[in-house]
Amino acid sequence: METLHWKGNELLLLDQTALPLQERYLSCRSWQDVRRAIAVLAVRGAPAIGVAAAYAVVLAARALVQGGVADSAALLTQLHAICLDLDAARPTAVNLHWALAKMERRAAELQAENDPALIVDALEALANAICAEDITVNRRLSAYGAACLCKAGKKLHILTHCNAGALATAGIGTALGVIRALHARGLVNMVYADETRPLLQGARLTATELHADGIPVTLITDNMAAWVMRTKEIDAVIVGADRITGNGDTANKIGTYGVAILAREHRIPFYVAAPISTFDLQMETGVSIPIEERDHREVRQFQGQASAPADVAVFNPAFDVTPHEYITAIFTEAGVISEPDERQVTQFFQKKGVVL
Ligand SMILES: CSC[C@@H](O)[C@@H](O)C(=O)COP(=O)(O)O
Repeated sequence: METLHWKGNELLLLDQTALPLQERYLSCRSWQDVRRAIAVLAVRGAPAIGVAAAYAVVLAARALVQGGVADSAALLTQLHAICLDLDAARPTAVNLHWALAKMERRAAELQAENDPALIVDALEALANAICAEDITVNRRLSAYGAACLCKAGKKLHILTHCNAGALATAGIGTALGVIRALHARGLVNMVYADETRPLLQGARLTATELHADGIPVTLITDNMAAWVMRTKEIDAVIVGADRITGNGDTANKIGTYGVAILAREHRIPFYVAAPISTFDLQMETGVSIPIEERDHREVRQFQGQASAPADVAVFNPAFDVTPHEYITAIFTEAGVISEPDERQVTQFFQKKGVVL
């Protein structure tokens, strides 16, 4: 199963809303098609959204040039409006913003040439590079994570939440990338996957993905996590991230914060696996992270059938923020940030010379 595939004039997206029942691809031939796919979660997971958005910009730029925009400044102005619209499709995942900003910067670098066709080609090359880089970055951070976790020298019981796997990226995944790297060393005893209400990314995606790869996985409902930690000798929790602020506070799928609290209570290390592009150093703490609220029907209904009164009040935040105090370490492609806080994160970026 390939999460996304660029064909030069269209972006094929594995429709994750249909999994596991159906494996079908959406053909996106316009930036609006991609935006819709991002908004309905046909493509989801912070890194995959970033890659898809980069290709949306290519589709937009090409359509504008084919539609007669012959001036670079006009092209950039119109692309900016489109990028703002794409950015609003999923407000929490900062990788979306990161990829769009990169694309806009590249277009701006070439503005002086006043050759819109050149800008389109350069944007396509950059989108391909963002996609390829995600694959490499997944492998690197997974290797760091596995190296850290294999120190225990035993086969691990791991709990994860949502889907931070191949289906959420262009590569092997982040949290599930670490699990794949551990499995390759024969070090995975069992992965417990939270089903992840309300949209069941854990059940529909993580369980499917791990099962397909022959990695031992046991599906649990979200409310079983505490009991599983108490009775199943969980060695580690590993999750992905949608945005990490300057002090290490981490936004991820709703429910992650609860899992972190449970892990602390049971003295289980809690790890976050995420690429550098998931860091938002402009934000000092998690308090500022915009939390996406989604359609109330996701909670009032279960797979299209009413599961609550049609007019009952609903609160449906798609993400929560885990304060850095709960995080044992963050695995990135540039290395590991242990016990993240403002000092550790700042030192890490300075030491590695990483510029966002
Ligand atoms: C490598 S994916 C990291 C996160 O994006 C993932 O854990 C998550 O919360 C995805 O949420 P989703 O709403 O399915 O896009």
